[in-house]
Amino acid sequence: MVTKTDTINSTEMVLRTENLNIFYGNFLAVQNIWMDIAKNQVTAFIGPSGCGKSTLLRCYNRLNDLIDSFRAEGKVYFYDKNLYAPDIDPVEVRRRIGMVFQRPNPFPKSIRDNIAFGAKINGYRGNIDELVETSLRQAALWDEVKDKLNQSGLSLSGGQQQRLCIARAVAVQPEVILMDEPCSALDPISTLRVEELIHELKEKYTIVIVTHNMQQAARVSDQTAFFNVKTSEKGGRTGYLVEYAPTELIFNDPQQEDTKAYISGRFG
Ligand SMILES: Nc1ncnc2c1ncn2[C@@H]1O[C@H](COP(=O)(O)OP(=O)(O)OP(=O)(O)O)[C@@H](O)[C@H]1O
Repeated sequence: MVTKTDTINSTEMVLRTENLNIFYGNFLAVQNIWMDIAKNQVTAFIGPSGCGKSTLLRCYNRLNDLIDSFRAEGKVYFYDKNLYAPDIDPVEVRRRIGMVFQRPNPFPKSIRDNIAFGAKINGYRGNIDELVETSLRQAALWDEVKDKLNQSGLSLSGGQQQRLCIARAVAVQPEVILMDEPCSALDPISTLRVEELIHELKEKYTIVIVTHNMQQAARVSDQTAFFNVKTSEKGGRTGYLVEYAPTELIFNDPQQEDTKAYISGRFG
């Protein structure tokens, strides 16, 4: 039997939060998160709407900094670096910890330039054609687009656009890829392609995925974190971590009543 301790402790940790509280203005959106994310694994965040899955995800690459009212208390470590320390450059953080969003959002540029653009901005000095090919191959898209690299990225289907966004993310050679409901705008076949891709990508990258689809979490992830939301003293709805364990345990032998209720569809 797999135990939480065996699986999580035997692996190197890439991201770690310590007593993380996340605010929007005075509103405490997410409370007291202590959590380690393991290298070369897929970690899924599940839980009802508003429990703070996306808010927490965006803390890992400082994307919340772009929201004026955002404030974090506590620590977020990337290996041994505190990501919110004053000497940390958020642009470099976002290069090393990339992101794929819910809706595919290619640049209104050619397929080739979608890959080349970010790499050039990040100072890539190698052969761009090779980078374009390697990145598209890693995103399982090369065979479908190799003859039309100069066409607009927006001319692709939704599923292809999402894989182009994944290719764009891997082109800057990140270590972690954050995915915020990456399949929610895709049809079932495109969803399956992206899920297969996630499996392949974890050989090279650490992946954290927010998903509303529990079957998807069960299919793609190694670890699952279940979050819930409670009404705080001030009346706001605050998210918190209920249970975090290997996916197999969360779905087959959850320890918390709320997790049992959620995965059996009794709420959320
Ligand atoms: N930019 C923002 N400004 C103020 N409050 C926000 C902002 N973004 C999110 N919130 C609030 O923070 C809480 C957590 O939201 P978040 O989107 O992280 O939850 P979620 O679990 O990802 O939800 P969903 O599953 O519906 O996407 C919610 O109460 C939400 O209204």
